[in-house]
This record gives sequence, C-alpha cells and structure tokens, in this order.
Amino acid sequence: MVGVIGLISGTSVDGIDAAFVDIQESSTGLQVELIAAQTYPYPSELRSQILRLCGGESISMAQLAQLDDAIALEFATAALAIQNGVEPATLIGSHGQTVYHRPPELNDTSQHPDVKLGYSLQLGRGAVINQLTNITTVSNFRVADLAAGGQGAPLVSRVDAYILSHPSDRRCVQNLGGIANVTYLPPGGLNSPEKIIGWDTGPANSLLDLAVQYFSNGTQTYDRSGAWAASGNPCMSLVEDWLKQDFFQQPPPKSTGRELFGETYFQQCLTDAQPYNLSSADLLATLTELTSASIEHSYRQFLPQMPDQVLLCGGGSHNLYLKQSLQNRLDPIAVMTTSEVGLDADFKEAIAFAVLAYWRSQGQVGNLPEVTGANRAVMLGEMHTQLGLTTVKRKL
Ligand SMILES: Nc1ncnc2c1ncn2[C@@H]1O[C@H](COP(=O)(O)OP(=O)(O)OP(=O)(O)O)[C@@H](O)[C@H]1O
Ligand SMILES: CC(=O)N[C@H]1[C@@H]2OC[C@@H](O2)[C@@H](O)[C@@H]1O[C@H](C)C(=O)O
Repeated sequence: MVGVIGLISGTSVDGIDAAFVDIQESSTGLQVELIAAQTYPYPSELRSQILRLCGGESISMAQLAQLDDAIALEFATAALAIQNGVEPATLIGSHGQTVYHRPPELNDTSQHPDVKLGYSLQLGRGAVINQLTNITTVSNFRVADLAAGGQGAPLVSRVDAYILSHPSDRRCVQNLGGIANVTYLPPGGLNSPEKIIGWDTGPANSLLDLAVQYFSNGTQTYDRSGAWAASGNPCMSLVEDWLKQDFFQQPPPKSTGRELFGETYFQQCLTDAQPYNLSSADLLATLTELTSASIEHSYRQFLPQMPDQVLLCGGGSHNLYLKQSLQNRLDPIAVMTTSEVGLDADFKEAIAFAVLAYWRSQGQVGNLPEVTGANRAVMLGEMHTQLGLTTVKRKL
C-alpha cells in the first residue's frame, strides 16, 4: 500500500484540487482508494495574476519566476495540508497550473517543416515541492508526450481506461472543467481489441465563467447549478454558427485551452449575439448549449459508435442545466457522473495524477498515443527526490 498525493489546478484556476489515495498493486492490477480530498483556493491576487497570464498578458521573466515560486509554494502547502490526520505520503504527483498550451498544429515550423512540436507550460515546479515536503515529487507530465509529437493532452485517458472501463458497456468519460475533454472506452477498456480514443471537445465552463463575471460585474465567478442559464432562452442559430468553426470540425487528436476559448473568444460571442438582443440569461443559456452541442457533435462525428453511458466529471457536472441539455441531446444514452460509479467527480483529475505519478515511479508509461497522437507510449513526468531512483522504488 502506497500513499500518493495528486495535485492539480486546471484551466478554471478555481483552486488546487488535492487527493490523497492509497494505491495497492496486485496480480489483478491497481486498487486505488480515495482517503482524503480537498480543494485549496488560491489567494485572490495570485488567481487574478494567473488568469491574466492565461488571458495572454505579457509578463517579464522576473514576474514569471515569482509566479512559479508562488504557485509551487501553494502546491507544497496543499500537499502538507491534505496529509493531516493520515499516514504521510510516499509520493506526490503534481500537475501544476497550466498557463499556456500550444497544440502541435499551431506551431509554425517553417524552418523545420517535418517537425511539428506542441508546447505546454505548467507552473509550480516539482523540485520546490519535493524540497518543501521532503516527499518524492513527479511533475511536468506533458513534455514527454509533446516531444513525441503528441498533443500533450488529454493525459487522464489511460487512468480513465484503467478505473472506469466496463466489461460490456461502451462509456464516454466526459470532463467538464474550464475545457471539456472526453475518453471513449470500448468494452474491456485497455484489454479491448478496439481503440481507446479521446480529445478536447471544446469549452466547458471557461466561457460560462467569463460571462458570469462579465454580467455580474465580477461579483460572481460561475453559474451555480446552471440556475442563471436555466432562466434564459438559448439562441440555437448562434450555436449552430459557432459549431462551424475550425476547432469543432477538426478530427482528433486535438487539444485546446483558454488560448482559444478564453477572453477574446468570449468578446467575439458578445459581438455575434448583438443582433439578437439577448438578455444575460439568454446568452448564458446559449453558451451552455455551445458546450453541450459541441460534446454531442464530437460524439456523433468522431466516435466509432455512440456509448451506452456518459460519465460526467469536473465542476461542470454540478451544472444541472448543462447536464439536462446533454441528456436531452443524447437520449436514450444514460448521462450520469463518475461519482455514481464510485470515482469522485470533483477529484477525478487529482486522483489521475496520483496514479500517473505512481506509474512514473514504477518506470511505466502514462500516455495513450491513440489519444494524444504521440508517436509512442512514453513515461510521463520528471521525478524529484533526495533518494536515488532505485532507493525510491525499494521504498515504494
Ligand atoms: N456547483 C456548481 N454549479 C455549476 N458549475 C460549477 C459548480 N461548481 C463548479 N462549477 C464549474 O466548474 C468549474 C471548475 O471545474 P474544474 O475544477 O473541474 O475545472 P478545472 O479542473 O480547473 O478545468 P480543466 O479540467 O479544464 O483543467 C468552475 O469554474 C465552475 O464553472
Ligand atoms: C494543457 C492542459 O492543462 N489541458 C487540460 C485542459 O483541461 C481539460 C482538458 O484541457 C484536458 O485535456 C487537460 O487536462 C487534463 C487533466 C488532461 O490532460 O487529461
């Protein structure tokens, strides 16, 4: 039994999700038990700094260094706090905070046209977390997949397959964070002759949060339970127009972020909506329908066949308007949450990075090339420890 902490703050920048899990490896595979889970909000000024950077603000190298320091300190503090009352952890898997993501196809490699590299930057360096916690820390998970020509995301798919596959049902695991991403699991998952596939379907809450902050003059940050959207009427012709945009038509593998579905995109949505004289509730309903319509479009366009179940996770799984919209679009497919099948929907990503760190500590690969488009399976993450790797493996 190994105590592992998974840490992540995603594109919503709504705080550090920390999950303490016990991982037990047996002949039948891994058993992962959630022992403790907590979200640790960022100090408001730090959150604002991160959101401005994610929104494309230019900063100096000195400011970048200070931001990395501050985020690493927050992550280390979360790692220490989540251990209160439980046995100390042996390993930390820290995703860090994404502040920039450039998919390979957006890279202008005119000087090397045969090389298409993506780039992704997560702040909160693992070496600092290791030093402050004295716990072996795995971090910087995306670079190896990107170097192998992959998108560097989604990385949770191998964990989804390991934990959420069903012996006879086809499942889609649908994350609804700032960005939405899906993993399609054929019956039998990793043991299936069929491919596991996955990709970023588009926006989940990033545009909704921007709309709520805009219409509430910053007094609210998200549409709790989707209640504001539910009080409006969506403009479906706008949704149909937006779905014609390149990203939604692009076949997988594909990934995205706030670089596309961020402030500039939201401002364009406001402009597009002007001729329709929409209320704030109508626009929120319309943007929420864009999230659900882009998920439905993704499934009908790119899946080998429709799933039997859709398992939602991420904060958007609490958005009842969004959940109902997805159910209406996908009927008779059952739309539920990962919590209903035993995996906490709010902490699924943090749990995933604990498992990815465990696999890294055992010298095992973590990405699924059929998901990210990488040219091979690779180990994900760099390990920071005061002990030699062989010693760490003995300790684990
Ligand atoms: N009770 C709720 N009702 C409606 N929406 C909610 C609720 N709680 C959280 N959310 C939405 O979920 C978002 C946070 O979700 P989550 O923490 O999964 O995102 P993330 O992990 O940062 O994003 P990503 O997965 O893209 O990296 C919030 O910004 C908010 O929009
Ligand atoms: C660069 C980055 O942080 N991408 C996130 C983002 O948030 C959701 C979606 O886009 C997902 O592909 C990815 O994170 C999850 C944890 C992943 O890599 O599986």
